[in-house]
Amino acid sequence: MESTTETIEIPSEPPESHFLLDAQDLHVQMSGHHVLKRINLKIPRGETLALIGESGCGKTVLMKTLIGLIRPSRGIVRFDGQNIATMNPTQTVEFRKKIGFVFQNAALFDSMTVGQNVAFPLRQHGAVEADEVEPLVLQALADVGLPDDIVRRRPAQLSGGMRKRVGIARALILQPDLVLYDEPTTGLDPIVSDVINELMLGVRRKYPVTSIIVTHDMNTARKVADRVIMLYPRRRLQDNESQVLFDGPPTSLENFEDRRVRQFVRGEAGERLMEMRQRSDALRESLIEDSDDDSETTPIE
Ligand SMILES: Nc1ncnc2c1ncn2[C@@H]1O[C@H](COP(=O)(O)OP(=O)(O)OP(=O)(O)O)[C@@H](O)[C@H]1O
Repeated sequence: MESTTETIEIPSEPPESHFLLDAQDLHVQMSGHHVLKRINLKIPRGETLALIGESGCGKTVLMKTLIGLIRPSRGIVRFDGQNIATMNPTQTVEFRKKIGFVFQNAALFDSMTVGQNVAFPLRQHGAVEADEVEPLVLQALADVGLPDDIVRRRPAQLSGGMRKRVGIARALILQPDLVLYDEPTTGLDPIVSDVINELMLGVRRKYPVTSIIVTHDMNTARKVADRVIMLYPRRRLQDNESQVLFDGPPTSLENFEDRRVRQFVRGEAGERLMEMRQRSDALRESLIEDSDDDSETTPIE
C-alpha cells in the first residue's frame, strides 16, 4: 500500500517575549521642559532594576510613564508586547492588576485594619471568593515575616518598618508580574533597611517577578538589583548626550569611567559644590554692586 506523508501545520503561539517592558524613544515634557528625552529601555522578565540619579532627574516620571500614569509626548511603551497607549478599558484593568506598587511611605489606609489593607486589591478587583480572602492575606503577611495577629491592628500602631512590610504584602497579594518600589528604604534605620532589602530578595526568590526600584540608597542598589540605570537631569546635559549615564550591573558602578557616575555613587558633591560656591559668589558680588549703586543714588536723609 502506498503511503503519503502529510505535513500538518500546527498554528504556533506567538513566542513569549523575553522582555516584560519595552520603552522606545520616550520623551516626556512637563511645564514646557523635557524631563525625559530619547529614553530606550528594555526590561527582561524576572529582572530587578534599580533606577538611581539625583533628585529631579526624572526617576519617578520614568516609572509612572512605564506604567501608563504619564502619557509620553513621544515614544511607545509596550508591556507584555502590548502598546499601553492603545489598550481598551478592559485591557487597562487587566494590565493594572499585573502591577504591584510599594509606595514611599507605605500609603496604608489608616481607617482600615492591616488585614483590610492587605485584602484591598483582592476586593477591589473581585479577584477571589470571600472565603479565600483571609488565608491569602495571612499567607501574604507571613511572606513578609509578619504574624497572623497583626491583621486586626491599625497601621498607626506599627513601626515604619512594619508598615513598609504591610505595604509590600499588599503589593504582592495579586501576584503581579511587575512590582514597583518607590524609595523602599527611605526613612528607615540601616538595620530595618537591610530587612527590607532581604525581603525584596526573598520575593524575587519565591516567584519570578520583575521589579523596578527607585532608590537613593546605594546599599539597596548594590544588594538587590541585577541591573542599575542612572539618569541625569536633562537640563544639565548637552542635547546630543544620553540621559542614561549608566546601564549595567551594580558591580561596575564604583569605578565607572564617567566621573558623574562615580561621584554620585560615592556621595561626593564634587564640582556641584564648586558651582554652588560660584553661584553664591556671583550673588554676593551682584548684591555688593547693587548696594554700591544705591549709595550713589540714594540721597542720605
Ligand atoms: N506634575 C509635574 N508638573 C511639572 N513638573 C513636574 C511634574 N512632575 C515632575 N515634574 C518635574 O520633573 C522633574 C523630574 O521629577 P521626578 O519626580 O521624576 O524626579 P526624581 O528623580 O524622582 O526626584 P526625587 O529623587 O527627588 O524623587 C523635576 O524637575 C520635577 O520638578
